[in-house]
Amino acid sequence: MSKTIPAILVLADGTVFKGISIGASGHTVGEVVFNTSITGYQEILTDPSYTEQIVTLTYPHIGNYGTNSEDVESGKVYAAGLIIRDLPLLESNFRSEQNLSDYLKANNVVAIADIDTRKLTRILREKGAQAGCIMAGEAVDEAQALALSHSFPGLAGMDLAKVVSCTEPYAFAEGEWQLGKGFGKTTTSQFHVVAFDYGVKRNILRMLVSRGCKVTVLPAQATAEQALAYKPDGIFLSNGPGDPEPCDYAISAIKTLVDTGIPTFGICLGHQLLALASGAKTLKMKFGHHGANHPVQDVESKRVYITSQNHGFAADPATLPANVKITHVSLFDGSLQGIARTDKPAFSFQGHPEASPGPQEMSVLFDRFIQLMQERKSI
Ligand SMILES: NC(=O)CC[C@H](N)C(=O)O
Repeated sequence: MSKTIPAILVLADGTVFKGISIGASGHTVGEVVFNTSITGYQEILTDPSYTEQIVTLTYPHIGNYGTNSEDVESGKVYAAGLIIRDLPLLESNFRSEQNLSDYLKANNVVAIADIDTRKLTRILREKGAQAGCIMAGEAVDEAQALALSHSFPGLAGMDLAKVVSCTEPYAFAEGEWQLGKGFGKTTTSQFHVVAFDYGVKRNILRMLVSRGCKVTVLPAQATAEQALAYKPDGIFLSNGPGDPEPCDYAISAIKTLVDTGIPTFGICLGHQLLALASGAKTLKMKFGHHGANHPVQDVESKRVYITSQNHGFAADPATLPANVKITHVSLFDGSLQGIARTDKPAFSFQGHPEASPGPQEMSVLFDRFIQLMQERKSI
């Protein structure tokens, strides 16, 4: 067996965890959050919404099924680092192309294993998400790692959507992945959807394509006029990293677009931006929601859905104007999970109906978006 390389995780509150390096050598700093998903580590690492965040996975065995080139949600790893309990000695899956440790090294991700992730998660739950530093290599230095974690400014006020967004418009034409078939091909498109890329996950775009949408992706800072030039049937507002509040460019474009009456659907950051554009406010949560097993209730039907979640900010229900109704709430903490405008065909969801990873039962929201476009077309 090859020699183990030491690594430490030092939280801003001074807690030190000693473990081993399973990724690149060096150090990384970010907001430490915990995710309770059992599978989907590759989708999590490549989700742009995790920019500037170090993810700890509460499930103890991570890496069991290796990594491959298909299960990615973007073109690279965005998470600032990875913390796990135990990396299995051997990965095993017919789709695996590379083990997790080699994948992390190849993608220059600093990562630590063999630490007590239950203790870490209890600290994050009690004190809230906080900054941390992983240092990996022969010369780990606790004092330096603590100073580095103190240098992290925090996510509040950070406008990251425009940093991770694409720079040029592009067409996305790949459908959902199916076992034995791979990614679906575009057949005929009934609707043209313009999707704002604030850090979009690919499976969202795939689910739109699979439902008969021609998808044009626009940079986060594209204006309403640029979007309208495509004569879209629908506007999609993507997920993305950072604080929604400073994204004034997006908020003003969304205001104009929603007013046109074109059906609009937002997910996660896109949901928070729709809330802001409608006059509500957002807040930073204590430790957020990150996982694939969160119960959310549809307030009208009372039906409970098990959902995928990844957010640290939320729209504040106390600030919703009269033309915004609450459609979904979290059954973990009562926080706001979905809204709909009562005066326009615009709605949004705080969790991840595209799953990836996670349960797929919230995919009904994509069908609702299609239905809104269908209704407007047939007027
Ligand atoms: N997944 C997302 O879109 C996250 C939205 C936002 N960055 C938050 O943390 O709440």
